Amino acid sequence: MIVKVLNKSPFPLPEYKTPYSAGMDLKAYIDDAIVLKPLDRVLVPTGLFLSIPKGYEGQIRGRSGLALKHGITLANGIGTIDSDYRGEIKIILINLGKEPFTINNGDRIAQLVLIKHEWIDFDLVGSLDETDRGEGGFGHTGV
Ligand SMILES: O=c1ccn([C@H]2C[C@H](O)[C@@H](COP(=O)(O)OP(=O)(O)OP(=O)(O)O)O2)c(=O)[nH]1
Ligand SMILES: [Mg+2]
Repeated sequence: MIVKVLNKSPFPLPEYKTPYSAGMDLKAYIDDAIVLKPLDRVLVPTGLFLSIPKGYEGQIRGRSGLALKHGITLANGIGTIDSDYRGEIKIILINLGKEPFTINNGDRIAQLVLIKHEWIDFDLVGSLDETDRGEGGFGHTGV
């Protein structure tokens, strides 16, 4: 699938690092290094602007190495890039670690995955079909 991209950063376009990688790493495009203190969050620009085909969304996901080693993750869980969004892709990082973490220009701070999605119409009803599970959830089958 082809995705149109504007690249206002000096970095090459993101790429898949292995033949079957689902995500492309995204780099911070910042003038000055950012020191992110524990529990602080920051909006980090990438210099990238996308035009995602209709029926797809971009997902911004964290990088497991940063999360495991430094507690650096996304404050919004998974970022949603709507296909009609034409602004800059930005990444909302939060430091859940115990030490300040420095983000330098060009650091790979998150990854982008393209996902197909549906649009739904609601059918407003008075009751739902029955299932064995019913309303059971949140651990009702045990731990
Ligand atoms: O991690 C993110 C999440 C969102 N966005 C951009 C693309 C997305 O299409 C737009 C809006 O995101 P979202 O719908 O998650 O935010 P909102 O708070 O609902 O803002 P809006 O009212 O603009 O939809 O912001 C990013 O660049 N990075
Ligand atoms: Mg929104």
